[in-house]
Amino acid sequence: MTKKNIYTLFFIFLSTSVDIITTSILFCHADQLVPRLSFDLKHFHVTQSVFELWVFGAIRSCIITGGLVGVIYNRDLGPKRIEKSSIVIGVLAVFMWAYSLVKMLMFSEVFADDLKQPWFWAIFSWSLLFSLLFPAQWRTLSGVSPSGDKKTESKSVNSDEEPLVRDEEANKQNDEEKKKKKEQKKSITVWRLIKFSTPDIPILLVAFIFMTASSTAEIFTPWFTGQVIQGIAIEKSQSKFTHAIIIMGLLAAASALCAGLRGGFFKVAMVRLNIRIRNYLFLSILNQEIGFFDTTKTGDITSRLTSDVTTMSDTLSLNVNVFLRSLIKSLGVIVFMVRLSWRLTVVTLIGLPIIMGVSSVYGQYYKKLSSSVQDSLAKANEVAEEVVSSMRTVRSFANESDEVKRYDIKLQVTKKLKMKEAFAYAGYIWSNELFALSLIVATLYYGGHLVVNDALTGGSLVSFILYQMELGFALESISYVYSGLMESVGASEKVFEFIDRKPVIRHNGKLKPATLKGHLEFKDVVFSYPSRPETEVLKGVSFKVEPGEVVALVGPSGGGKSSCVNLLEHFYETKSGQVLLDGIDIQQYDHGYLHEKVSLVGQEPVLYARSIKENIAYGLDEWTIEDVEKAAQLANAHDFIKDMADGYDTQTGEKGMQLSGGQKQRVAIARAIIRDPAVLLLDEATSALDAESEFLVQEALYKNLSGRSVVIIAHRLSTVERANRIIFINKGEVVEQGTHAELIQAGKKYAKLVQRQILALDLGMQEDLSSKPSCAQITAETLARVTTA
Ligand SMILES: Nc1ncnc2c1ncn2[C@@H]1O[C@H](COP(=O)(O)OP(=O)(O)OP(=O)(O)O)[C@@H](O)[C@H]1O
Repeated sequence: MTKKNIYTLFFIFLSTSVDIITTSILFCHADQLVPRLSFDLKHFHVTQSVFELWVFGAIRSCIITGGLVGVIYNRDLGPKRIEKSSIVIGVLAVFMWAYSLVKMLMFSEVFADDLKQPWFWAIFSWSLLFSLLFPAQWRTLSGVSPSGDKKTESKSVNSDEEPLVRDEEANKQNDEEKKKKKEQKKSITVWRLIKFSTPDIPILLVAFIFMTASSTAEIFTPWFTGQVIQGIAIEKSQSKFTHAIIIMGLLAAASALCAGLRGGFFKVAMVRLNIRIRNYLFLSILNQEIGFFDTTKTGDITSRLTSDVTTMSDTLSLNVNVFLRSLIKSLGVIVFMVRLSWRLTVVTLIGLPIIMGVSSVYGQYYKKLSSSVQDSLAKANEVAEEVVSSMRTVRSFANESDEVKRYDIKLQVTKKLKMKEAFAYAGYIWSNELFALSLIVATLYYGGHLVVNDALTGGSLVSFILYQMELGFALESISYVYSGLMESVGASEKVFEFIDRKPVIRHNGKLKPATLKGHLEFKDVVFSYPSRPETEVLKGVSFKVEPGEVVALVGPSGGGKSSCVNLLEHFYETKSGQVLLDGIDIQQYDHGYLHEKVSLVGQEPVLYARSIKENIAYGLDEWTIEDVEKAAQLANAHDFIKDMADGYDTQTGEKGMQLSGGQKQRVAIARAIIRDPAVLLLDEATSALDAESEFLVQEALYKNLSGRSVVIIAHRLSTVERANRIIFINKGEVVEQGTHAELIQAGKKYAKLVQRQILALDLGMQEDLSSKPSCAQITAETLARVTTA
């Protein structure tokens, strides 16, 4: 048995022993101090003996001891049985609680003169206290977990069913541990939410002051209502009820004013919390490595940024507000109730646990039922989805009626569960209303009795009943707060999951050399994407790019070309090997510096919904329109931009939708070269341009980017052949490299690729050769060169 279990069992044993010993001592004292009573059972009288309280103590101790023995001797099934019987224990505890209170009331009437006897109060208080602790002790027993040594004990028993039972038990134990961890996580989340609100403490304090003021003012209303009725109906005093009404009016005005201010200040605090958390979350998301975005759905990210943050702050604000308000009101109301009549307060305390117990049992049952309803609805939806998405098949087999039946069978299950839910609801309303009504009747009956015996005024009875109702509302609100808070905690957990996520790639390199030559090197790089760690996309790739060199990466689709570019951009980390820039590992460079010196134009460049000039200057702190125009000229974009009505102020639309593919690419090239990078990466950057435009862009780039390293990925021969060096990558490996002529001469993979492309282009152009003379010209030239080579 684990140490924790031993301590728990010992503690329960100790507490139940204290219960019976103290009850016995108090019982003896009470009997001595009230000598008219005898605990001789022969003379037992319900209003004249506290013998039952001793019996309650004995019952509690026997049950707990029985539970203890059960758990010790059967540590696998014992706690489970204890849990199952917790409702019975709860009912028993409520009965003991209610009986002790009723008895206390009876005694207070019969022995009105002996009310100051300490032992008399002590035995009632003790009985009430342990009636409350009794279910808690029982619950603790159910939490005793079967320890590891049980497994070794049961191994000696050679039964076929035994391993199954043990597996089941182990699973349940795991579930329980998970549940416990979840609970712990919840409390940590609540604590973190509070910590996040620390900067708003002054605002929250002001809100709290107004809340206390408005709730206090509200608490007085039933008191003055009673005074008004006392003045009108009982004392028939004009001045008394006018006075009471004036005070009530003033209190109502003060309460309304404070309530408005309370709501306003709370809202301000929550808006601040919402914005703070949103900013934290957005920052954390933007700091994540690119691999995170490969595996996380955009919808998931945006829903955390929008609905989860809103649920988190709004539900939190509403529930904290309701909880504190109801708590203050409940405490104030109880003080007034006790002051008005402690006896009637006791009557209320008899009824409340019963009503709360019924609500809690019903709540658990309803929750189970609702989740079954959800499951059954999900199954029905699965059928509907399957059928609707394969409508052609259903129609072609004329199977509509069977599918309708299949759907209906699933819906019938939902219907049955819903019916159960409806009956459960009816039962709940019935029992709740009945208990609430019984409480009012009991209060009226007993209150009437007190009024008749001049122990209470009529006005106070009215006030008391109003307070009782207020207490009911306040406690009901508090009971809803828990589920609301849990909703907020659930949303917060999702938000904190992203806030806490540490990016796998840290952009915390510090290096910012004054000059960067642009020497690139891949040193035996092995790489796989985080979403598919088992597939090696690059298998020991090594190559170099000297400053001023234009290197083209070519090869079949999926070979790993773009992956090389991704590594050069430090989007991912290598599995092994190094990517070096000027001989230094790329990780060591400062994030901002690296992306200023290494510019990328991707396969599908994304523009933002702003003007063309703002798109070109994206991410720059300082720029002039001359810089923008110069970059646009280099990218062969200036002419088409000038032709547009708004020129450089033309809006590009969402993701640049209002521009053609080729225009978008040229704007993206301008965006890359405005930074005057030392390394330019062009990944299919001109694929959407016609051959002539591409030629012009390249001409401009080659002329103006001399001295910089350029890595080009392209499938078009016309783009590749001008490169100083061509690296052929296939299946994650560098297969060959050299100049165009060298590789053609070698007659290997590259040469074959070129031949196939020329053949395909040639065939395709038979039809429209005349319409695209420049393209034809380029192809013809290339063909001639290849043939000569
Ligand atoms: N984000 C990603 N997550 C997982 N696998 C990826 C990812 N991007 C690419 N891959 C895989 O990596 C391999 C190499 O892809 P890469 O994009 O580098 O090829 P490529 O040579 O540039 O191809 P293409 O010429 O078609 O652009 C492919 O098998 C591809 O499926």
